[in-house]
Amino acid sequence: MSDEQTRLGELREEIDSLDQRIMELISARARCAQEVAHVKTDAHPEEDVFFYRPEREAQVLRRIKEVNPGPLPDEEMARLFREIMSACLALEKPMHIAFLGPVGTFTQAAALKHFGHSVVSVPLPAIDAVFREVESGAANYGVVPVENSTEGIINHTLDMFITSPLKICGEVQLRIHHHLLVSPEFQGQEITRIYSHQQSFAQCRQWLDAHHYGVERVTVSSNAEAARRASVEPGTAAVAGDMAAGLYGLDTLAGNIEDWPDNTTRFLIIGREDIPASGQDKTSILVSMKNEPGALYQLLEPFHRQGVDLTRVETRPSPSGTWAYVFYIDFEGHMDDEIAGKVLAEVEHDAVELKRLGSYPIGVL
Ligand SMILES: C=C(O[C@@H]1C=C(C(=O)O)C=C[C@H]1O)C(=O)O
Repeated sequence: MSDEQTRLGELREEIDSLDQRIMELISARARCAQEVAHVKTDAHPEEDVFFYRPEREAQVLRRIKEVNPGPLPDEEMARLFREIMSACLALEKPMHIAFLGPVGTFTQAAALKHFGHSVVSVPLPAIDAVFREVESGAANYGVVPVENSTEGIINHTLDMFITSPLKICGEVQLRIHHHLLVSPEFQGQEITRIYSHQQSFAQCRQWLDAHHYGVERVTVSSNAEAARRASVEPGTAAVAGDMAAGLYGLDTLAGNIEDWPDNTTRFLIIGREDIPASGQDKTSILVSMKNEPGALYQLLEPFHRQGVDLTRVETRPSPSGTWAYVFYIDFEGHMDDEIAGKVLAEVEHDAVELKRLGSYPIGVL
């Protein structure tokens, strides 16, 4: 045997024995999580106890990133632990997560990034259908897109909160990479039509103008639908992401064609309960003010005075006409924090209406 082969043999033996230990440790961890579930059930025998604790999971993932010794990057290590927690939790009962479908969309990728792969993910055809599924209790949580760094806010999601009783329980950001995809069957044929979702076309406009100027662009309901059509129609291509490409077996003609390299979409996790503080949280509120000069100033002044960081302020026209403006505000901190509590009390005093949409851990992954 050569020196190389001897050394490789030794290393593989070491890997096998490490894998054995990792497996034993993961199993011990899973038993611990099961025990947590039993403790909770024993303490509240009359209730339908819910085991998922988003604030605790955020703390676990943050800690993993802090103490990770390398060489794996922090993100990668956290992703592995995300899956371990997901599998441990599913031992009790896999959660049902509704998302804006169909299967293969970026929203599904966001749902799996946030909850891990051991959940049942349920595709629904529209944002309001995702809200209804969670409101009715058919799904534990829902995942909907709320803003894209290139294209801005998704108004339909924000407007749902005006009437929905649901809470925001979390957020997740996803780097969005688009590719020009074709079926391997039709590779080499001239492309006469490109399918995509309107948002994705907007995020790749300059690239498409530069490389496929004049080719017909047909807007469809999702990237996954675009990929499906490109998989069956000769002479067509789709602009979509990895999940849709994998789902329909498409080849990448050109990768990462988004105009802005840091193209990111933020998604919200919607649910029915309030989330306790995790230590690094964000709060979302919806406020309506009287239509009078200085209303926005009056609304924002307490945040400034108390030194609370605003992360987003959006203005929407009132749907009912009775509210002159509706402001969506995100700020850092949990609504149970003393300072946030003070600010909210002041805002409530001046506002026509204040709706607390939720406090939730700042996205970790
Ligand atoms: C184990 C618990 O329950 C669940 C499982 C967790 C885990 O595997 O680390 C973390 C939070 C909960 O979603 C807990 O409450 O600590």
